[in-house]
Amino acid sequence: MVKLLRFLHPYRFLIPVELTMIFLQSLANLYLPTLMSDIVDFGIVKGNVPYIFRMGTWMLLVTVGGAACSVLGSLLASRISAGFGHRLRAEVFAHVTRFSLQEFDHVGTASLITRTTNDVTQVQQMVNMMLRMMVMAPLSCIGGIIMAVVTNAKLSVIIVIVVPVLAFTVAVIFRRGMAWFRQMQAKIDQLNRVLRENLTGIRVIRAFNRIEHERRRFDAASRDLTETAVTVNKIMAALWPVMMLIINFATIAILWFGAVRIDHGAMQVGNLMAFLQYVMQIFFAIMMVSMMSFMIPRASASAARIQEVLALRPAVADPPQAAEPVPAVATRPSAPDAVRLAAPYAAEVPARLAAPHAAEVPARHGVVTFEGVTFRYPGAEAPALAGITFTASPGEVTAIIGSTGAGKTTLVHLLLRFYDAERGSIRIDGVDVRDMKQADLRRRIAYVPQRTVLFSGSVADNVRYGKEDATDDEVRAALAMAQAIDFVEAMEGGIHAEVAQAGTNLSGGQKQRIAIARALVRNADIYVFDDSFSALDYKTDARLRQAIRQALRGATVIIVAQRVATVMDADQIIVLDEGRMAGIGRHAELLATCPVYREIVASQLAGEGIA
Ligand SMILES: Nc1ncnc2c1ncn2[C@@H]1O[C@H](COP(=O)(O)OP(=O)(O)OP(=O)(O)O)[C@@H](O)[C@H]1O
Repeated sequence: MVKLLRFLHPYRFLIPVELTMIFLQSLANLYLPTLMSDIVDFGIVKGNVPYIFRMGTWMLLVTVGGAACSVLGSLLASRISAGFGHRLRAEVFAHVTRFSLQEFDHVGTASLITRTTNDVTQVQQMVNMMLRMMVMAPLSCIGGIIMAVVTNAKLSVIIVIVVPVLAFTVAVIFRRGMAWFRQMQAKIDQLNRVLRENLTGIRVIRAFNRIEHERRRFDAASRDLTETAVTVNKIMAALWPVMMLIINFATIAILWFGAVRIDHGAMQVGNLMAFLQYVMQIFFAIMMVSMMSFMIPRASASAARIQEVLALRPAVADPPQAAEPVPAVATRPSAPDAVRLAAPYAAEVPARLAAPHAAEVPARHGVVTFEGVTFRYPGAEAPALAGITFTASPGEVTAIIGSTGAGKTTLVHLLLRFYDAERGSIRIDGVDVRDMKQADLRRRIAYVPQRTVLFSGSVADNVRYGKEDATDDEVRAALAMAQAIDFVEAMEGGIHAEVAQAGTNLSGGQKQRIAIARALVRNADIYVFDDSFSALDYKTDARLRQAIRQALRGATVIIVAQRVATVMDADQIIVLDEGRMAGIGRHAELLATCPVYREIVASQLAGEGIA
């Protein structure tokens, strides 16, 4: 919790103003009982009406002043705590964006959402409470004790007995609450996880008639959270009656002994009234502390969860001395083929799309070398990839094929440095990817992920995600290349048609083609398509590959696929089997030499005369 207070730094000048307001308000509260006591003892008892008016007016002024300070203090506390929450949320979010996939796997997306929202709110509320109470509670308590002793020292013995009892009760409940609050945040995580799966998987849930099952799962998570919340509230609920009982006993004792003292002439009525008010202020301060103790366990559990995220260092980090970034490829000459392919949008076809000619490409740009690469997911026993060695050259299409779970996506993720290899090295143009800045590395790669992700906005916005300053014609050219222009132009608004959140108004194949256009619009050295043609029909798949072959001539193209038809014409095919390379070569070679490849071919293309 304390570590997070650094986010209050911008308010270092406002906080003293706020604390001063609360200080003045507390002073007013302490002064009022004395004024009242004087009015009773010197005004009412002695029948001194002018004194009552004079002191009454003064009392009114002190009250109004105290109220004004209270309002201003509360407003400032709200402003400071809201600003604190905003800064903390922004920092957590910014930190999370630097995470490698390893940290995402470790914390979990649902938990990261809870930590950025609910947990931050808990801490923010605690800060607000602290700003208002950290001056008021001790001042009311200590000031109240001093004033009570000054008013009547002997009667103050009651305070000496009652305050430790109250403080002990609060401490006991505080200790018990902490563990339960920690559990409560974990259960909110669980509920969020179930909710998220339900909302994102609604189609599958409906198709498999699992609504009832999911409802039960949600109910179970919700009930679990409710039970914990009830236990927490039971503990906290016990606090109030116990405290009220102690306070009421103390009040009776004060009135009893006070009356006796008045009877003996050792105390005045006004004094007793003031004394009672001071004692109430002391108790009120303790109650405020106990209210904070209600919030502290929860807020510190939340703070610990936030701190855990902030303390996580990304497993993938930029080197202190990064290799010089390779200049962009925009200077490459163009070839007429690609322009023709992108027609009639050729006017502003980007240099990359305008197909550099392999022979004119400056010294082997974009050579990808894997050398003895082994990788294991954290906690996994077997490596997902072992001893992977190959070179993907510019001007060539390198295909990666293998059954599900063979490690194809993992290989691509290592090239993009979403994870770091355990052994071996991955180099681009001879430079280890770990020696490059991540931004420089990724600038050189255009990537189409296996699971299409589109953002809300227009089709053009989504394509421009690949190249911010792409003109409309460049966007159209990329869409044409991705075999997407026909359906995009048919949409209302053409390239400016809106894509709904997560692309729900598009078919799987349409989304995939927009994602391909997003990569094609980029001026990159290396193009990676991770199973990106799976949702396309064979004809579109073939047309698209032909377009890519011509347009990306000179670039290094890596195509991950499950279909043999997609990889058959590649310059080299890498066959993966349970994380190992089972073969490498052209289609015909592999048919002759690689049993795993033959098996894949046989299972897919039997009887179609592929050999
Ligand atoms: N984030 C992860 N954490 C732990 N293990 C993982 C993770 N991602 C993948 N794996 C495991 O690593 C292995 C390789 O997975 P990968 O996704 O690379 O396979 P793939 O060949 O791309 O499969 P597919 O064709 O089905 O997409 C699998 O056994 C998988 O269970």
